[in-house]
Amino acid sequence: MDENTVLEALQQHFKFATFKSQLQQNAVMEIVKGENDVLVSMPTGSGKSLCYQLPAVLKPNKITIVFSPLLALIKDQIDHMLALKIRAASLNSKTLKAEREALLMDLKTTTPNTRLLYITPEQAATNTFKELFKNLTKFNKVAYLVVDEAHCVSQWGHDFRPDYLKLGELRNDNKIPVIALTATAGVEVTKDIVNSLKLSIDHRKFKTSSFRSNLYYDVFYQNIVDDMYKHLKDFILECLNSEEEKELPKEERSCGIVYCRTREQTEIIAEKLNSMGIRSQCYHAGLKNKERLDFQEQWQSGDYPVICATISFGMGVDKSSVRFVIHWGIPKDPASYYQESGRAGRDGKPSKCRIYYNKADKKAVEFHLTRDLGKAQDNVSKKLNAQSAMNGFAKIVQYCETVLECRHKLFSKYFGDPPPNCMKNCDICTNRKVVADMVELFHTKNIQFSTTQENVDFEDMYGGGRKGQNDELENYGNECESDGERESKAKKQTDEFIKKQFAIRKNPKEASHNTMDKLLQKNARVLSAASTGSKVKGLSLVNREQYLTKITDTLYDNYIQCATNPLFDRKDVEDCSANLEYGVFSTTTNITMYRSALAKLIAFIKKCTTDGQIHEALATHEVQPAKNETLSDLFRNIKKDQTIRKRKQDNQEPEDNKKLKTCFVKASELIQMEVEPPEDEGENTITNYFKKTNINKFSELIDSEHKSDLQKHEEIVPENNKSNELEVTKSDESNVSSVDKDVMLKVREEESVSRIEDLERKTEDALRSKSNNNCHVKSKPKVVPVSKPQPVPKPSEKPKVEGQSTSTKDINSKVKKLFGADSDNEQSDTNKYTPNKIDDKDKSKKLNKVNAGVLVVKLLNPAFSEGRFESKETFKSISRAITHAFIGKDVNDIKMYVRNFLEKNQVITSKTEV
Ligand SMILES: Nc1ncnc2c1ncn2[C@@H]1O[C@H](COP(=O)(O)OP(=O)(O)OP(=O)(O)O)[C@@H](O)[C@H]1O
Repeated sequence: MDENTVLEALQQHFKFATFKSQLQQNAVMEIVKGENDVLVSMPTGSGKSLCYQLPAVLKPNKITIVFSPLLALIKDQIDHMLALKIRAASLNSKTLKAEREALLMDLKTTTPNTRLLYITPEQAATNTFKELFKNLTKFNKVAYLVVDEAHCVSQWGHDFRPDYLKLGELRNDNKIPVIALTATAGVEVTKDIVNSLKLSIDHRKFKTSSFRSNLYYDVFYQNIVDDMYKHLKDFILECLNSEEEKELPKEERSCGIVYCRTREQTEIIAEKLNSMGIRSQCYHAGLKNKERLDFQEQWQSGDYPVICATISFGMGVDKSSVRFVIHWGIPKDPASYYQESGRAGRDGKPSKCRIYYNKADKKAVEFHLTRDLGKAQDNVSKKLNAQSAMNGFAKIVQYCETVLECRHKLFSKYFGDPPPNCMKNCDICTNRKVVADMVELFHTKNIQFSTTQENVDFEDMYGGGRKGQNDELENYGNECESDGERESKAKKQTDEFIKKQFAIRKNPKEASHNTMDKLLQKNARVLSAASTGSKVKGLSLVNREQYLTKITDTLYDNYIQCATNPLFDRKDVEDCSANLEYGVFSTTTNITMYRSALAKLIAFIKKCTTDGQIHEALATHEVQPAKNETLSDLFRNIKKDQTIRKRKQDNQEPEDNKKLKTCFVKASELIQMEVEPPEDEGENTITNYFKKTNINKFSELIDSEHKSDLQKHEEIVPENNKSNELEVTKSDESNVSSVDKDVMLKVREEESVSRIEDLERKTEDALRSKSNNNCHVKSKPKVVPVSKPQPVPKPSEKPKVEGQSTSTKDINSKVKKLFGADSDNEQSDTNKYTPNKIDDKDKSKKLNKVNAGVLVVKLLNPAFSEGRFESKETFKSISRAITHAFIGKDVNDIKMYVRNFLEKNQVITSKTEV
């Protein structure tokens, strides 16, 4: 058949003046010949469907059977064909009886009118279809066997469907040409398609580069902006160009998709965008069928320009004016990302694809992948699948967390294409420096807001693990052949990268910490950051930042629990913590002392909290007004001003100040008292140490402790915990993908946190035992340092028998008496939270309001630190709501509820239901 006839058919049946591309034309011409099997591998939106639809129309009296994975997809295709007056039908579980009978009647005739018969692979495996197929082939009525989305045949693909594997059987003893179509076949997947579908050795391949030059790719980081939703809104408005398109019909105006990881997220984001004036609809599998169809229709018709959807949305959606595809969180792997983001710019006009990345999402996906791999251990094929999913995910993590290469190269590598000539079609090729700064800030903030973890290994940030590094090096050769400038740039970068890797191999801990320290210095919160390594041997800035976070968490907890009307915000507490940390840092000379002193400090703050006392550092802390350099500074100042003004108006002295003063004064009074150390206490115990040093500030204690510190530290830290680095041996490393490494890091992180907690616990025990021992009253009252109000006995009380301990309640009541607390206060004090009791001894205890509140805050706090709460206000109101619901309930009930709540809600906003 000549080209003109084919072109005429294109115009007559499909109303297109020309072919969309030369490749489309070539593929159609080859298929029309009907001599060979054909594999068409072209990007989404390039017009693959026409490659089989036009040849099907050109084979009168014959049927083209199309295997397609989804009923929704089939429906769209059939509707489209019928609109063009091309007879198309489907045979599936949803086909109505009359329709089915009519179709079968037509297929039985010698000259059927049906041109295209769409079948799901599941249906293809049924006896009914097999029988039908046998009859059709017997009478030579099948023109082509088309396998759409052919990558589903491969376990390496992102969308493996086992029923696709059976399709190969259909071609057993017939010569019907097989046409396989895919947009996302990498090298491995292509091999699988050829083998599984039994394509002939001389099959023809039509493949374009995966590079979509009209798509601009970039990554943005949720944790580096104050208001991520506002950032999202601004980006969407920029993409939508609403003003310029006012004259266009609604359905032709720009629109976009926001892909979210969870159903809840789709609803939250749609709601947020609506509240900010962008009409948005949500879409996920949890909606009723009708709702889903309605919402999709409202988006297709342009009533709602934005749809916030899970990945269940999109297959078969053919809307050309999609100007942006946003991933709110991390995509699954390169192939999925290519396909999902490829829904933008199908009309060839410039469009944007952005990932709004965050660490919490990454961790959530990792958790599922690791669990899947664990479950698949006994099943080879599932294990292969899980491993391949992990590898794919590692690549996308590397894509988001590094600035190693052009964004489009993620896809060209996956598809085995030559490196694309991106020019300025991604953020890295447009301005690598800006992206590098952003990535740096992202990592810095993650470190600052993570819990204390000594064993952080940042190696994977630079190379995606060994595999990622190898990929880098292998690919480097390909890239430099095409572009001189890029060649030298890439070579330089690779050299630096190799050097860095060698440094890491030689001394992984030092190299990764040094690199991170340099990155951190600009944004460090600790004081005197630059002198860290030179001042305290073995200490890194990363460690200091992590400790600072831990101190801040603990001190903030202390403040929230013990101040009745708090005025300080978390930043104030952080400033105060920075002073405390600096006190320790400036008076220690080696890392062991530093760690030991900080463990004691943290344990001591916790003890203050248990005793219902505000730590002295907060009492004396002077709040510096924020500099108004950022918007959040401005808000902080305005908020504080408002609070102070309101309190003044009410003619009310800030209660927290009252309380702070009270606590401070009374503690100062106590310091004047003298105490004789119990006779049986040795020199080196923490108890003794506190008694002997009659000083106010914790940091001042450190100096006097230096001599015996090492010895004491060894009492507290188990031998095997002295090193803070878990070694990964070379052979271990070579077997570990970047995700495995991340998982290992997580384990290390948890081990490390538990080590520190262990250290704190031991110190707390020591403090507690000091409290008890202090009650071994001698002739005079004891000294209680201001910063550590110690429970002391009533002078009138009878001395106890040596070795007999005093309960915390006894001690507290004694302190109250000494402080002059009245009986009401005593009563209220029994309501105070006593973690030891609740956690360890009295789990079935019903909680009163205060205890419930404290526990809820404690349990929610890690999620708050991870930035999963929309704002501090949300954190507070959610804490309040949960607390109210659980007053009088059991500790375990709260714990279980909060755990489920956090699992269910990755992002928590004011709208999240409690
Ligand atoms: N020759 C042509 N001229 C103009 N438009 C065309 C031509 N061929 C196809 N199109 C249009 O291009 C768009 C994309 O086509 P199609 O849906 O077949 O792409 P695809 O490659 O199958 O994408 P996907 O992988 O997402 O299914 C459709 O709107 C289609 O009508």
